[in-house]
Amino acid sequence: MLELRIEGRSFGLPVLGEIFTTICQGDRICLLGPSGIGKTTLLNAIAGLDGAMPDAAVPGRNKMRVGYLFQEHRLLPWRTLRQNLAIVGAGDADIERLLASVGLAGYADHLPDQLSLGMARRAALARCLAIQPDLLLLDEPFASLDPVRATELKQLILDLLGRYPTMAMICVTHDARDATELANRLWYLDGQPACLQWDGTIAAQSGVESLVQRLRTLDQVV
Ligand SMILES: Nc1ncnc2c1ncn2[C@@H]1O[C@H](COP(=O)(O)OP(=O)(O)OP(=O)(O)O)[C@@H](O)[C@H]1O
Repeated sequence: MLELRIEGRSFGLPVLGEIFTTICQGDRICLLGPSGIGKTTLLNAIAGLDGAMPDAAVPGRNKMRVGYLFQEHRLLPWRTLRQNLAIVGAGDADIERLLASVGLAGYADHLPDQLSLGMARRAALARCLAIQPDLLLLDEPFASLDPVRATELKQLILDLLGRYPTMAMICVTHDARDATELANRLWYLDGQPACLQWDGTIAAQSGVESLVQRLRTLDQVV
Protein backbone atom coordinates (compact mmCIF):
# COMPACT_ATOMS: atom_id res chain seq x y z
CA MET A 1 0.00 0.00 0.00
CA LEU A 2 2.76 2.43 0.94
CA GLU A 3 6.42 2.29 -0.02
CA LEU A 4 7.85 4.41 2.74
CA ARG A 5 11.05 6.20 1.76
CA ILE A 6 12.27 8.75 4.26
CA GLU A 7 15.71 10.08 3.42
CA GLY A 8 16.22 11.55 6.88
CA ARG A 9 15.01 14.32 9.16
CA SER A 10 17.02 16.75 11.22
CA PHE A 11 16.39 19.59 13.62
CA GLY A 12 19.85 21.11 13.43
CA LEU A 13 21.20 17.69 14.43
CA PRO A 14 20.10 14.64 12.47
CA VAL A 15 17.25 12.80 14.20
CA LEU A 16 16.08 10.26 11.62
CA GLY A 17 18.32 8.47 9.16
CA GLU A 18 17.12 6.65 6.06
CA ILE A 19 13.97 4.64 6.60
CA PHE A 20 12.83 2.42 3.76
CA THR A 21 9.99 -0.01 4.35
CA THR A 22 6.53 -0.98 3.19
CA ILE A 23 3.21 -0.63 4.95
CA CYS A 24 0.46 -2.96 3.74
CA GLN A 25 -3.29 -2.94 4.24
CA GLY A 26 -4.17 -4.45 7.59
CA ASP A 27 -0.66 -4.10 9.03
CA ARG A 28 -0.74 -3.56 12.79
CA ILE A 29 2.63 -2.12 13.70
CA CYS A 30 3.88 -1.21 17.16
CA LEU A 31 6.72 1.30 17.09
CA LEU A 32 9.05 1.12 20.06
CA GLY A 33 12.29 2.88 20.87
CA PRO A 34 13.98 4.96 23.56
CA SER A 35 12.50 8.31 24.64
CA GLY A 36 13.45 11.15 22.36
CA ILE A 37 14.77 8.87 19.60
CA GLY A 38 12.37 10.17 16.93
CA LYS A 39 9.18 8.11 17.04
CA THR A 40 6.86 11.11 16.83
CA THR A 41 9.10 12.64 14.18
CA LEU A 42 8.67 9.44 12.15
CA LEU A 43 4.87 9.50 12.54
CA ASN A 44 4.85 13.15 11.48
CA ALA A 45 6.90 12.30 8.40
CA ILE A 46 4.56 9.42 7.51
CA ALA A 47 1.54 11.70 7.94
CA GLY A 48 3.20 14.33 5.76
CA LEU A 49 3.00 16.95 8.52
CA ASP A 50 6.55 18.08 7.87
CA GLY A 51 6.39 18.17 4.09
CA ALA A 52 4.92 16.20 1.22
CA MET A 53 2.77 13.25 2.10
CA PRO A 54 4.29 10.02 0.78
CA ASP A 55 2.59 8.63 -2.34
CA ALA A 56 0.64 5.47 -1.75
CA ALA A 57 -1.03 2.80 -3.79
CA VAL A 58 -4.55 2.83 -2.41
CA PRO A 59 -7.23 1.50 -4.79
CA GLY A 60 -8.85 4.51 -6.47
CA ARG A 61 -6.52 7.09 -4.94
CA ASN A 62 -2.86 8.04 -5.07
CA LYS A 63 -2.79 9.48 -1.54
CA MET A 64 -3.54 7.67 1.66
CA ARG A 65 -6.05 8.97 4.13
CA VAL A 66 -4.25 9.16 7.44
CA GLY A 67 -5.95 9.43 10.83
CA TYR A 68 -3.55 10.69 13.50
CA LEU A 69 -4.25 10.39 17.22
CA PHE A 70 -1.74 12.81 18.70
CA GLN A 71 -0.46 12.61 22.25
CA GLU A 72 -2.80 15.53 23.06
CA HIS A 73 -6.36 15.28 21.78
CA ARG A 74 -6.11 18.46 19.66
CA LEU A 75 -9.87 18.83 19.46
CA LEU A 76 -10.98 22.44 18.96
CA PRO A 77 -11.82 23.41 22.55
CA TRP A 78 -14.47 25.98 21.60
CA ARG A 79 -16.39 23.45 19.46
CA THR A 80 -18.64 20.63 20.62
CA LEU A 81 -17.74 17.05 19.72
CA ARG A 82 -20.43 17.18 17.03
CA GLN A 83 -18.80 20.27 15.51
CA ASN A 84 -15.30 18.79 15.82
CA LEU A 85 -16.41 15.76 13.83
CA ALA A 86 -18.46 17.81 11.34
CA ILE A 87 -15.35 19.87 10.51
CA VAL A 88 -13.66 16.77 9.11
CA GLY A 89 -16.73 15.92 7.03
CA ALA A 90 -18.85 13.63 9.20
CA GLY A 91 -22.62 13.89 8.71
CA ASP A 92 -25.12 13.87 11.61
CA ALA A 93 -25.82 10.13 11.47
CA ASP A 94 -22.11 9.34 11.22
CA ILE A 95 -21.33 11.55 14.19
CA GLU A 96 -23.77 9.67 16.44
CA ARG A 97 -22.48 6.33 15.17
CA LEU A 98 -18.82 7.24 15.56
CA LEU A 99 -19.27 8.63 19.05
CA ALA A 100 -21.24 5.53 20.05
CA SER A 101 -18.46 3.33 18.63
CA VAL A 102 -15.96 4.91 21.05
CA GLY A 103 -18.34 4.79 24.03
CA LEU A 104 -19.43 8.42 23.84
CA ALA A 105 -23.09 8.11 22.87
CA GLY A 106 -24.93 11.14 24.24
CA TYR A 107 -21.84 13.37 24.38
CA ALA A 108 -22.16 15.03 20.96
CA ASP A 109 -23.00 18.41 22.43
CA HIS A 110 -20.26 18.41 25.06
CA LEU A 111 -17.17 20.55 24.74
CA PRO A 112 -13.77 18.80 24.94
CA ASP A 113 -13.01 20.49 28.28
CA GLN A 114 -16.11 18.84 29.77
CA LEU A 115 -14.56 15.40 29.19
CA SER A 116 -11.97 13.40 31.10
CA LEU A 117 -8.61 12.79 29.44
CA GLY A 118 -9.63 9.27 28.39
CA MET A 119 -12.97 10.46 26.99
CA ALA A 120 -11.31 13.28 25.06
CA ARG A 121 -8.82 10.82 23.62
CA ARG A 122 -11.69 8.57 22.51
CA ALA A 123 -13.43 11.58 20.94
CA ALA A 124 -10.22 12.34 19.06
CA LEU A 125 -10.15 8.70 17.96
CA ALA A 126 -13.71 9.09 16.62
CA ARG A 127 -12.52 12.12 14.67
CA CYS A 128 -9.70 10.01 13.17
CA LEU A 129 -12.21 7.36 12.11
CA ALA A 130 -14.55 9.95 10.58
CA ILE A 131 -12.22 10.31 7.62
CA GLN A 132 -12.24 6.52 7.02
CA PRO A 133 -8.46 6.31 7.24
CA ASP A 134 -6.32 3.88 5.29
CA LEU A 135 -3.70 4.30 7.99
CA LEU A 136 -4.27 5.08 11.65
CA LEU A 137 -1.36 6.60 13.59
CA LEU A 138 -1.54 6.38 17.39
CA ASP A 139 1.10 8.26 19.38
CA GLU A 140 1.28 6.74 22.87
CA PRO A 141 -2.50 6.34 23.17
CA PHE A 142 -2.30 4.85 26.68
CA ALA A 143 0.00 7.49 28.19
CA SER A 144 -1.33 9.17 31.34
CA LEU A 145 -4.32 6.83 31.62
CA ASP A 146 -4.80 4.71 34.72
CA PRO A 147 -4.44 0.95 34.10
CA VAL A 148 -8.20 0.34 33.92
CA ARG A 149 -8.79 3.11 31.38
CA ALA A 150 -5.71 2.05 29.42
CA THR A 151 -7.00 -1.53 29.21
CA GLU A 152 -10.43 -0.28 28.12
CA LEU A 153 -8.89 1.88 25.40
CA LYS A 154 -6.72 -1.01 24.23
CA GLN A 155 -9.81 -3.21 23.96
CA LEU A 156 -11.61 -0.46 22.07
CA ILE A 157 -8.72 -0.15 19.61
CA LEU A 158 -8.71 -3.93 19.15
CA ASP A 159 -12.46 -3.85 18.43
CA LEU A 160 -11.98 -1.03 15.92
CA LEU A 161 -9.15 -2.90 14.19
CA GLY A 162 -11.49 -5.88 13.86
CA ARG A 163 -14.17 -3.65 12.40
CA TYR A 164 -11.80 -2.05 9.85
CA PRO A 165 -9.66 -5.00 8.73
CA THR A 166 -7.97 -3.24 5.81
CA MET A 167 -6.97 -0.19 7.84
CA ALA A 168 -3.28 -0.23 8.74
CA MET A 169 -2.13 1.01 12.14
CA ILE A 170 1.11 2.27 13.61
CA CYS A 171 1.03 2.61 17.38
CA VAL A 172 3.88 4.23 19.32
CA THR A 173 4.27 2.73 22.76
CA HIS A 174 6.89 2.19 25.43
CA ASP A 175 5.37 -1.11 26.52
CA ALA A 176 6.38 -4.24 24.62
CA ARG A 177 3.22 -5.96 25.89
CA ASP A 178 1.17 -3.58 23.73
CA ALA A 179 2.95 -5.06 20.74
CA THR A 180 1.89 -8.59 21.63
CA GLU A 181 -1.69 -7.51 22.25
CA LEU A 182 -2.27 -5.04 19.42
CA ALA A 183 0.21 -5.70 16.66
CA ASN A 184 1.35 -8.23 14.11
CA ARG A 185 4.54 -6.34 13.34
CA LEU A 186 7.22 -4.61 15.38
CA TRP A 187 9.35 -1.62 14.46
CA TYR A 188 12.22 -0.77 16.78
CA LEU A 189 13.73 2.66 16.23
CA ASP A 190 17.18 3.42 17.59
CA GLY A 191 20.60 4.83 16.72
CA GLN A 192 21.93 8.26 15.91
CA PRO A 193 20.45 9.18 13.54
CA ALA A 194 17.66 6.73 14.24
CA CYS A 195 16.76 3.93 11.84
CA LEU A 196 14.53 0.90 12.06
CA GLN A 197 16.83 -1.53 13.86
CA TRP A 198 14.09 -4.12 13.72
CA ASP A 199 11.20 -4.49 11.29
CA GLY A 200 9.61 -7.87 11.59
CA THR A 201 6.41 -9.75 12.09
CA ILE A 202 5.48 -10.54 15.64
CA ALA A 203 4.05 -13.96 14.86
CA ALA A 204 7.57 -15.08 13.98
CA GLN A 205 8.85 -13.99 17.40
CA SER A 206 8.27 -16.14 20.44
CA GLY A 207 8.99 -13.45 23.01
CA VAL A 208 8.49 -9.86 21.95
CA GLU A 209 9.35 -8.54 25.40
CA SER A 210 12.67 -10.34 25.48
CA LEU A 211 13.39 -9.22 21.92
CA VAL A 212 12.75 -5.60 22.89
CA GLN A 213 14.91 -6.00 26.00
CA ARG A 214 17.70 -7.34 23.80
CA LEU A 215 17.30 -4.49 21.30
CA ARG A 216 17.43 -1.98 24.15
CA THR A 217 20.83 -3.25 25.23
CA LEU A 218 22.36 -2.84 21.80
CA ASP A 219 23.97 0.43 20.78
CA GLN A 220 23.45 -0.31 17.15
CA VAL A 221 22.42 -3.41 15.27
CA VAL A 222 24.26 -3.54 11.97
N1 LIG B 1 9.92 20.67 16.04
C1 LIG B 1 11.09 20.33 16.59
N2 LIG B 1 12.08 21.23 16.69
C2 LIG B 1 13.29 20.89 17.21
N3 LIG B 1 13.58 19.65 17.68
C3 LIG B 1 12.62 18.73 17.62
C4 LIG B 1 11.33 19.01 17.07
N4 LIG B 1 10.60 17.89 17.12
C5 LIG B 1 11.37 16.95 17.69
N5 LIG B 1 12.58 17.45 17.97
C6 LIG B 1 13.70 16.71 18.56
O1 LIG B 1 13.84 15.51 17.85
C7 LIG B 1 14.15 14.45 18.72
C8 LIG B 1 13.12 13.34 18.57
O2 LIG B 1 11.88 13.80 19.11
P1 LIG B 1 10.57 12.90 19.07
O3 LIG B 1 9.49 13.64 19.78
O4 LIG B 1 10.30 12.49 17.67
O5 LIG B 1 11.03 11.64 19.92
P2 LIG B 1 10.14 10.44 20.52
O6 LIG B 1 10.90 9.19 20.28
O7 LIG B 1 8.75 10.52 20.00
O8 LIG B 1 10.17 10.81 22.07
P3 LIG B 1 9.19 10.34 23.27
O9 LIG B 1 9.27 8.85 23.36
O10 LIG B 1 9.81 11.00 24.47
O11 LIG B 1 7.81 10.87 22.96
C9 LIG B 1 14.22 15.03 20.13
O12 LIG B 1 15.57 15.30 20.43
C10 LIG B 1 13.43 16.31 20.01
O13 LIG B 1 13.88 17.26 20.92
